[in-house]
Amino acid sequence: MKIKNICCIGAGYVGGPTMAVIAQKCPHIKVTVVDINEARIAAWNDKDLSKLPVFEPGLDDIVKGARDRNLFFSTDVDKAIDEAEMIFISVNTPTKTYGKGKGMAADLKYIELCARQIARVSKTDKIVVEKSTLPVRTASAIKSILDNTGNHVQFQILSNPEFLAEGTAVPDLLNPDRVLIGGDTTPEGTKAVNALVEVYENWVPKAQILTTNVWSSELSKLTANAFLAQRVSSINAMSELCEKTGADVDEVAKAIGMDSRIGSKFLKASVGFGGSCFQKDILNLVYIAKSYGLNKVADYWEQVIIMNDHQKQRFSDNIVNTLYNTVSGKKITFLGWAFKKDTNDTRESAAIKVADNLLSEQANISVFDPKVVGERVYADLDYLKTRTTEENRRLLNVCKDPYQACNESHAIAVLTEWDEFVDYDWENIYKSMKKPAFVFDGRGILNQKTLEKIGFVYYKIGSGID
Ligand SMILES: NC(=O)C1=CN([C@@H]2O[C@H](COP(=O)(O)OP(=O)(O)OC[C@H]3O[C@@H](n4cnc5c(N)ncnc54)[C@H](O)[C@@H]3O)[C@@H](O)[C@H]2O)C=CC1
Ligand SMILES: O=C(O)[C@H]1O[C@H](OP(=O)(O)OP(=O)(O)OC[C@H]2O[C@@H](n3ccc(=O)[nH]c3=O)[C@H](O)[C@@H]2O)[C@H](O)[C@@H](O)[C@@H]1O
Repeated sequence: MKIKNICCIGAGYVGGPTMAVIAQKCPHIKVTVVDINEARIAAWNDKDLSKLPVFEPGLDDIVKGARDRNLFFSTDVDKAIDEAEMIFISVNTPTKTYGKGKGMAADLKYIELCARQIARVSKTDKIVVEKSTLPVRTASAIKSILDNTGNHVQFQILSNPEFLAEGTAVPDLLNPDRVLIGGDTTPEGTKAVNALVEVYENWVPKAQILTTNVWSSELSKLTANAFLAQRVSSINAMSELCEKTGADVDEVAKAIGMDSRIGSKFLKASVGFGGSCFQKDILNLVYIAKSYGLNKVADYWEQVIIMNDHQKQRFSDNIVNTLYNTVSGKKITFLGWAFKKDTNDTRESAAIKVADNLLSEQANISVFDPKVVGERVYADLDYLKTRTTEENRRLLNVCKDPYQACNESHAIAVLTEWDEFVDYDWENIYKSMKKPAFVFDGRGILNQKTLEKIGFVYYKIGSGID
């Protein structure tokens, strides 16, 4: 079966880039990305490509080439579902904030709404693809909704989790380590799997397209994120020990990473991992394990989150302790607010928690991030409800210029590893600051020797004071 028409529900960080790449690589397929968020769709359609709602290096060129050729962004969800043979569900699956499983389980209300809408609208057979990250066995719930509320057309459910990382979405999509497709082992299921394999084969070598049963595919996504986050928490745990012993975490990471059984990636100690998925997906995994009565399994994975929370807390505690046990009324500059470089996404960014802790100590914070807008910073803080929106605006100031952000400040905290921070004129920054001038490098990106030579008191995560 050759697919000619694809619809993707959800034009977010996954739906937008993923479909843009499919459209670029498959000019014979019409790809329509739909969303209920009108502003988001308008931004995807904006002539000014700097206004795309998702910042990803290289994405603007891909959108430019495919948009209005075979890539369309629309709010007409029903029409796109009706016309498509294959429908990707790429809506958000956040942690539940209410009811059973609050704070742990994935909230599947958006998934269920999509399934009901697909069932209501579909007049021809459809292949429904889970692109969102979902708890293992969600496909059976989707199937039940589709079969029980649909118009007696046939639905095949596939699991095709996305492994792209933000900031590198375009290269990750163009050259994926693997594409994973889970489907039923029935003849109809195999046909549907093959249809999706054919789409990817337009640019991904067949050896990298892995097919499994649905449950293995769903669970592999949660497992991959758990393993990745665990590596960050493991190296962050070592970073604290390094600080006590005079070892340097970068040296330790290099030494262990050269062991080919361990590998060198994902061993960069940091102020803590952020992003919309690691915490949410591990909490979901913990909840699933608990729901099967596997309490020891649940405790094991929960420790990854506990370590991450600790890492953020101890970073802000260290700032307070070093600044003579008080930051009240002191200006502290944050370089970076995004959860990693090369993205405008701030979801679960470590910067939010560190700022919240310091604001509770009555610090004045100035934030500079090359891609994050001021409203986003305030929205992140307001969401915590620790203090009023007026207080957040009084205590925290978002600057458009990094040098202005650093002017007269007592300390600089590096929260995101943006490349440009390394090349700043640190001599001038030093001159403009209160003395002693402190730098707390939560990403270990600055040159310690250079900064110390200029006169800074420099602290790096995981660097021991011997
Ligand atoms: N952000 C990332 O890097 C990755 C995310 N994922 C997973 O992909 C899924 C989507 O994540 P993001 O793209 O980051 O989320 P997002 O929040 O950026 O985008 C989701 C979009 O779905 C839309 N939506 C929700 N319900 C809808 C409905 N009923 N009809 C039409 N549109 C609807 C929302 O308006 C929103 O624009 C999640 O399950 C996430 O875990 C997987 C891999 C990477
Ligand atoms: O399911 C998802 O959403 C995605 O989650 C992560 O991607 P992402 O969160 O976009 O970014 P990562 O590069 O994994 O970084 C996550 C966090 O860990 C931190 N990190 C990462 C690596 C490292 O060595 N040290 C470290 O502190 C980053 O700074 C960031 O805050 C996974 O890497 C993707 O494969 C997955 O598809």
